[in-house]
Amino acid sequence: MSAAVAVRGLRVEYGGVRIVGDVDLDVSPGEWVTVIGPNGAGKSTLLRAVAGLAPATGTIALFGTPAARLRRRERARLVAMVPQTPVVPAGMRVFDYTLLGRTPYLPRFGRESAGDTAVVRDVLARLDLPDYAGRMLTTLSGGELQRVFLARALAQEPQLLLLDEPTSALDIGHQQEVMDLVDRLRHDRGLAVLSTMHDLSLAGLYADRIVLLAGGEVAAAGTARQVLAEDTLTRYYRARVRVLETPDGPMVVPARGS
Ligand SMILES: Nc1ncnc2c1ncn2[C@@H]1O[C@H](COP(=O)(O)OP(=O)(O)OP(=O)(O)O)[C@@H](O)[C@H]1O
Repeated sequence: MSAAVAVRGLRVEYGGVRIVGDVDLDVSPGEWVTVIGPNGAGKSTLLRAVAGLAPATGTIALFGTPAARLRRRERARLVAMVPQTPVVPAGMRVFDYTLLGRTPYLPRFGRESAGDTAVVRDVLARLDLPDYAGRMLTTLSGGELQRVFLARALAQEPQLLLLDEPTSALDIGHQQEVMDLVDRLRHDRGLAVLSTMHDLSLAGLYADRIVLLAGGEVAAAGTARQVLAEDTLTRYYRARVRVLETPDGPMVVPARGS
């Protein structure tokens, strides 16, 4: 089976400055890979490059096809991305915004079908948002808005989901709800997930593999137990941390200085 995404020698430069350099990365269908790393490491840039939103050299293959050969519409049926800070269109309601996720499926110059609206209602229900369908985006709280951004991406019914800090605005209950939902989709439908996260414990709870990016390069990769080690985190984050071993895996907590 082809990888959902296979990245080889990926490089992104802005103004002659290398932001991401020579990264190789594979995510299989049904697999969840989370990219961690300090601020400015290049995590968002890497995801944006996979989504076709950042100028990259090297190769990116999506489900066995070079991404450059896919038309926009084909690519949008395969890959959906939730950016860290999406644009909030003014004057738009939650339902219509989520319906934008169905755009790659609509006939040219055609309208959405009953099937499209059913997908939107289902996604809003799964994300605890059914009562928000008629609300203007601009009236939502940060956490509600973050779930609506995910709703739009899920309405796209992608086979590869790119999530840039998907839980940063969520309370712990909604964090678990969102993570559990994505987890179920990858188990039930073989959805491949590539995410970035600053919450290292949460990253370790859900990811099959963790990739630590530093200075645009892969500094470490492996299971949560392999990557979330005190010496590795101290070195790359310049942070004092303790890694506590629990039945659910390693939990990373900050430690006070002496
Ligand atoms: N369009 C751009 N033009 C110039 N520099 C950019 C551009 N986009 C990103 N950068 C720079 O590239 C570096 C990596 O940015 P990126 O957003 O990928 O980091 P990140 O690892 O996601 O960081 P954070 O954890 O803070 O979100 C940063 O130094 C950023 O300032």
